[in-house]
Amino acid sequence: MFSTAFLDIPALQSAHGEVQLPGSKSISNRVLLLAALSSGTTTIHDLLDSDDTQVMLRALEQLGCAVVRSTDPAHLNSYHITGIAGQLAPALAARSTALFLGNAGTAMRPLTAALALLGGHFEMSGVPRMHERPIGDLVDALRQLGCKIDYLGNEGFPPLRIQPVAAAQLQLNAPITVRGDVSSQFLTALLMALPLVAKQQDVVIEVAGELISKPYIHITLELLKRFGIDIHNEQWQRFTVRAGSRYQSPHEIHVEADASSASYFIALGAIAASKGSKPNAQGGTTSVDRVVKVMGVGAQSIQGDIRFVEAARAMGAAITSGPNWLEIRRGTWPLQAIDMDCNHIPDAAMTLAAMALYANGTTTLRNIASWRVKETDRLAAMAIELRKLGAVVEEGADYLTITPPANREAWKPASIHTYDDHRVAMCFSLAAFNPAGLPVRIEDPKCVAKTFPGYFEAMFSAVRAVPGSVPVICIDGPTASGKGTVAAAVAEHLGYHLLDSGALYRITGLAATRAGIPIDAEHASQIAALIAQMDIQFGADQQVRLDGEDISLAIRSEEAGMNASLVSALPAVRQALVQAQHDFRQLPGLVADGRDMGTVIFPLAPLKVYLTASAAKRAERRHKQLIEKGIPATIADLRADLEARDSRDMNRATAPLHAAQDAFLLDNSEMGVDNAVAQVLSWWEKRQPFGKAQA
Ligand SMILES: Nc1ncnc2c1ncn2[C@@H]1O[C@H](COP(=O)(O)OP(=O)(O)OP(=O)(O)O)[C@@H](O)[C@H]1O
Ligand SMILES: Nc1ccn([C@@H]2O[C@H](COP(=O)(O)O)[C@@H](O)[C@H]2O)c(=O)n1
Repeated sequence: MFSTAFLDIPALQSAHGEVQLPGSKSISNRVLLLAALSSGTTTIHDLLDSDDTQVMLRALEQLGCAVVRSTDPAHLNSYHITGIAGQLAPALAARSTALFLGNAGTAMRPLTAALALLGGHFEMSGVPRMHERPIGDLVDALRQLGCKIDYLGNEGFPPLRIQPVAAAQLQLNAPITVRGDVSSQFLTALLMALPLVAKQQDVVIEVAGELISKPYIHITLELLKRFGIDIHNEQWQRFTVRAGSRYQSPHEIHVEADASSASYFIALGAIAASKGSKPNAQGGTTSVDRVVKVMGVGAQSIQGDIRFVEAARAMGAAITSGPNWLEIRRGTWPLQAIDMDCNHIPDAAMTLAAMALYANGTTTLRNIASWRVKETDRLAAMAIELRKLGAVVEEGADYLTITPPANREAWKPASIHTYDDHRVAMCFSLAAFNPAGLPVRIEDPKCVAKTFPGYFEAMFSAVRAVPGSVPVICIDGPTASGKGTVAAAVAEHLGYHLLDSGALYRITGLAATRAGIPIDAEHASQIAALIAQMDIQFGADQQVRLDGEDISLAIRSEEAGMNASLVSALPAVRQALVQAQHDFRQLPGLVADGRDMGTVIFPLAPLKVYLTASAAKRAERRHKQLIEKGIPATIADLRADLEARDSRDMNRATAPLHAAQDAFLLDNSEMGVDNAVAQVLSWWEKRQPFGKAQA
C-alpha cells in the first residue's frame, strides 16, 4: 500500500492483464456480524482485509467472539469466527464496553441495532467524519421497540450510548417504521438484528419513503438466508422477520470479490484496453485483443454494483463474463455520454463520473443524493475534483453533469484531494489516461485501505505508461557521500522504486571472487557471462539474495566495495548490467543511486543530482557507519580507500564518475540528511506541474 502523502501517477497509455480483486466490503462485514451472532464456528474465506473489516473484527472480539485468522500462507484471508449464539456473556453484559468503529458505516449501523437488542452497556464512536454521518433514522426505529440509545454528541449522529432493556419490555407487536430514502444501511441493520428477538412472534418492519439502494438489501436478505433466517419481503416496503428465527452458521462461506472495486478495472478496460499484435506463421503479425480480466466476481454476483457492467456497456465498454470473472475490451471510442438514474449502483456510479471524462458529450448521473452522506459529500467532492482536471461540471442536489475537457489543451494537471474517501482516490486514478499526457497527483493514497489496500499496485500491474513517462530521479556521487541514504528517503517519500546500482557491482564482484575468477580485463567476458546466470532478489531493508543466499552483509564490506570498483571498470560488465538497471524503471517511478545513473543509464531523467561531501567528512561518516555495525576500521585507512575508489571511478574509460551537465550539485558536507532530502524533494517538486495547476 502507498502510505505517502501523495502518489503521482505518470501519464498512462494502455491496459491489459489479469487482476484478482479483494473480497466485497458489504458482504464481508455482513457475514462477520452474522457469524458472530450464530452459535458454533464459521470459516469465512476470502474476507476483505481492509480498515473497515479490521474495525469489525476488533469489535467482535470485544463482544466475546473468538476470531482466528488462518496461518496457511495460501489462505491468509480465511477467518474462523466462533459466535455468541445470540447472547452476550453475563460478565460482558454487566460492564460497559467502548467500541471504536473508525469510518465504517457497515460496522456502525448493524452493530448499533444488534447491541441495542443484545442487552449490554456500550459506547460506540468513530473518526470525526463518522460523527457527521446520520444514524438518527435507525435510532428512531430502535426506540420504537423500546431500545435505550442516547446521543453523546450531536442529536442524530454518533457517538452513541446503548443501555440494556429487558427482553420482556421490548414492544414487538406493532410494525417498526424506518426511513428507506436516506441510507439502506438502516434497514439492513434492522434486518440483521431483529432475528435476535423474533422468538415467539413475527416482527414487522415497514419502510417509510422510497427504499434506495435495493441491491444492498438484496445482499442482506441473501446472506441472512445463508445463516438460516428467512425474511418475507413485500414489494421492498414491508419485511417480516418470522417467529422462531435463529442464526445458524453455514460453517463455511466464501466472500465474493467486491463488485464496486471491479468498477475501476471495468472502466480501465473500457478506456485503455487496446489491440496488440503477435507473430503469425507467415512471419508477419496478427492483431490480438488486449483485455483486462477481473477475477473473483462475475455476472451472477449477488452484489448490486455488478449492474455497473450494464452502465459501462452503455458507455461503450465491451464486456464478457463467466461465473467469477469479467473480461473487458475497449468497445466504442470515445465513450458514449449517458444520462442515467444511478440509484441502483450508488458506489460504482462514481466510476461513471471518471469515465465521463472520456465521453463524447455531457454525461448526467441522476438520483445520487445518497452520495452526500457517504465517507464525504461525494457529490461536492467529485464536482470539485473533476473541475480541477478541466471538466465542466454542474452539481445539483441529487445529480451531476460532466462535460469532458473540450480538447487536449483544456486538460489541466491536477492534485486530487481525496477527502479520506477511497472511492474518490480510485476513480481519479483513471484520469491518468488523459490525452494531454499529464500526470495526476492523488493525495493521501492510503485512503484506499478502506476497501482495497492494494489498489494502486493492482492498477500498476495492469497498465502501461506512455513511453518515457515513468520518472527517474538520479542521485550520483562519490563513495559515502550519502547517495544511498538520500535516495532511499526520497523514494520512500514519493512511493517510488529504488535502484542501488552499486549493489549490482558489489554482487558481481562477490560472485566473481567466489567463482575464483580474477577481476581483470582478461576475464571481463567470463565475469559478464556470470551475470546472466545470477539470480538476484532485492528485499525490504536492503536485503539482497544471490541464488537464494542472503548476501546483504557480505556485499557491504570495504573489500566488497573495492572489488565492486574493480569489476565496474570493465566495459563488458557494465554493458551486461544495463538491462538489469533499466528494468527497475517501473510505475510509479524510480530513484536511482550510483555513479553513472544520470550520465549513462538514464540520460533523459527529469532530475539529476550530483551529491558530494568532503573526503574528510565522508571518511568520518563511513567510520561511524562501520563502527555501529561492529566492523573495526580507522578513519585514515577509510579515507585512503575511498580516495582510491573515487580516483578509479572518476578516471576509468567507461562511464567515469562525473556530474551530468544538467545535474544539480549538492555538497552535503555541512548538511544533515533531512536537509539534503528536503533539497532533492524541493527540486523535484519544482519540476512537477501541480503547483501551477493549483495556483
Ligand atoms: N548529510 C549527512 N550527514 C551525516 N551523515 C550522513 C549524511 N548523509 C549520509 N550520511 C551517513 O553517511 C554514511 C554513508 O552514507 P551512504 O551509505 O548513504 O553513502 P553512499 O554514497 O550511498 O555510499 P556508497 O557509495 O558506499 O554506496 C551513512 O552512515 C549515512 O547515514
Ligand atoms: N552506477 C554505479 C554504481 C557503482 N559503481 C561501482 O560500484 C562500487 C560500489 O558502489 P557503492 O555505491 O555501493 O559504493 C563503486 O565504487 C563504483 O566503482 C559504478 O561503477 N557505477
